[in-house]
Amino acid sequence: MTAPLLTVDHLSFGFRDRPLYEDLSFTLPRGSMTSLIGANGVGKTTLVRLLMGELQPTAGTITFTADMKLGYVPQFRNIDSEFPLTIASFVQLNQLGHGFPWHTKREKAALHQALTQTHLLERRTLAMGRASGGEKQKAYLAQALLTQPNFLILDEATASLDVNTKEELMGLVKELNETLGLTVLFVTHDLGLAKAYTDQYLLLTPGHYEMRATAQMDIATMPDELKSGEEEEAAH
Ligand SMILES: Nc1ncnc2c1ncn2[C@@H]1O[C@H](COP(=O)(O)OP(=O)(O)OP(=O)(O)O)[C@@H](O)[C@H]1O
Repeated sequence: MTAPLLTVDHLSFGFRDRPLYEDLSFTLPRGSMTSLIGANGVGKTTLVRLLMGELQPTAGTITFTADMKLGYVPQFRNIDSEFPLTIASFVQLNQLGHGFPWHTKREKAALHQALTQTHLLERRTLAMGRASGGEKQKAYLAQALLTQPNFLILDEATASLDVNTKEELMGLVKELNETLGLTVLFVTHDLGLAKAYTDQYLLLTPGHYEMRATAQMDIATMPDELKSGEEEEAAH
């Protein structure tokens, strides 16, 4: 059996006056899709920051396989309608790090691939400011895919999108998971999306955690704050 992409073993962490997790252990098998769910303030973002190496555990270990390559998709934030760059230029923004004001053949090929994977190829010349919310969020996803990661963290990436757009984005992520074997960690408040699109879930509640297959998720017994399934509502 291949090693899990991520192994978290007996992890403890807290801020000075606020313990967040004690003895947290779980794995993310390669090619799995996992939801990280929990009410506001329970420590989801902090766990992501620990996984990204921004914070150090007070006890326990976080171990990735040597080939792990991370892509990160943030929560959707609207972009001003005047924003002039095209979808293609926006996706490529982080690539101009080599000192030349032009893109290499390899970078162009990577862009083409990321736009194809996110179904944005035909929309690539559209100004980001004029793109729909779903297209903008797919452009963030394409940015994350540009370096060909094998692990994707979606950090409340569907919050503030409308219901159809959430479903479309998750359908696309599922497709990437199946075709590329991407391992996905989906941080969310939305139990419906977690159940529909991911294989397992890590539920954080104050002082406890639960890691289970989503097939075993019983929404009725979930903490009340999560039952409404509400993420921040679409505001555009
Ligand atoms: N740098 C920090 N110093 C002290 N306390 C912090 C710091 N960052 C977060 N916290 C606290 O730790 C707790 C967990 O925060 P975190 O942002 O991880 O929660 P969350 O589950 O991601 O919440 P949300 O769903 O609202 O994003 C909160 O009480 C928060 O106020």
